[in-house]
Amino acid sequence: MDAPILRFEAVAFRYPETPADALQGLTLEVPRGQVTAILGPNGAGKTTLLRLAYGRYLPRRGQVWLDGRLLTSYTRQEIGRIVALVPQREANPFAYSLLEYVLLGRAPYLPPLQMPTPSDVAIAWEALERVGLQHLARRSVQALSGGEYQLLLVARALAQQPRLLLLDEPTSHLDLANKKHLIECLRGLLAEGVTILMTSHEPEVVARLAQQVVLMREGRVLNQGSLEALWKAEILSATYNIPLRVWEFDGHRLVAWE
Ligand SMILES: Nc1ncnc2c1ncn2[C@@H]1O[C@H](COP(=O)(O)OP(=O)(O)OP(=O)(O)O)[C@@H](O)[C@H]1O
Repeated sequence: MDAPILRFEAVAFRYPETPADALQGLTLEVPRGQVTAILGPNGAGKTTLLRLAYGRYLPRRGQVWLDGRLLTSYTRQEIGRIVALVPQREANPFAYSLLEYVLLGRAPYLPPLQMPTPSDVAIAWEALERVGLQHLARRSVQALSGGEYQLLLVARALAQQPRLLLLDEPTSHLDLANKKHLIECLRGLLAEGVTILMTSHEPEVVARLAQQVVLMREGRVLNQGSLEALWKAEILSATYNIPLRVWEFDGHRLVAWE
């Protein structure tokens, strides 16, 4: 079997001026060519894990491996050509058009101060089309709804042409039609060989998309395995510390609290 594209080895991380570690000796492997979903209660450390996977922060103990090499051995530009992050939210002080904003995803491929080429523009257009925002390409990013903004962040990540796509709650602002559209878009990327690591608070999205599940709590991995193995009432209930029911209806896996 292929080596994992991403590996966390006993990683501990603490935010400055906080009394406790947000990640507490966390070990995790992300297999290539699959969707891995991280679930867990608020504050479990899911976003922090994604930030370390992108090299935004460094662990205070342990190591992060990307594609068989220590993450610290890559330049920022090299990381940007392999990994793209779709954050939960992002402050945006400039009135870029959507097309200009998505073009920022091409930065890891451009020499310093060089303008994007026509091929970069074509890649940015295709990314906008894939998420269904091409009709808003000239609009200011400051004039978007929450859901449109979320799709824009996905488009910018797609313009990076990553091999590993990190998504932090990517469907939290989307209506049902856009959820379906994004799930189909992510399945398309998977078919192209992109590995996806996402966090989510939406069991129905995870059950439709993920093959692997990571269950987190208090900065640790409680359990990692296939969706089949972990999608059980007792396991999910222990993760969220609330009695949950799991059942199948019409081929769909549903989760609800009692
Ligand atoms: N910039 C920061 N400075 C200090 N502490 C932080 C910072 N960001 C997050 N934390 C803390 O680190 C812990 C993990 O936060 P994180 O955002 O990774 O959790 P999460 O699992 O993604 O939560 P959620 O489901 O609510 O998005 C929490 O206790 C949080 O309060």
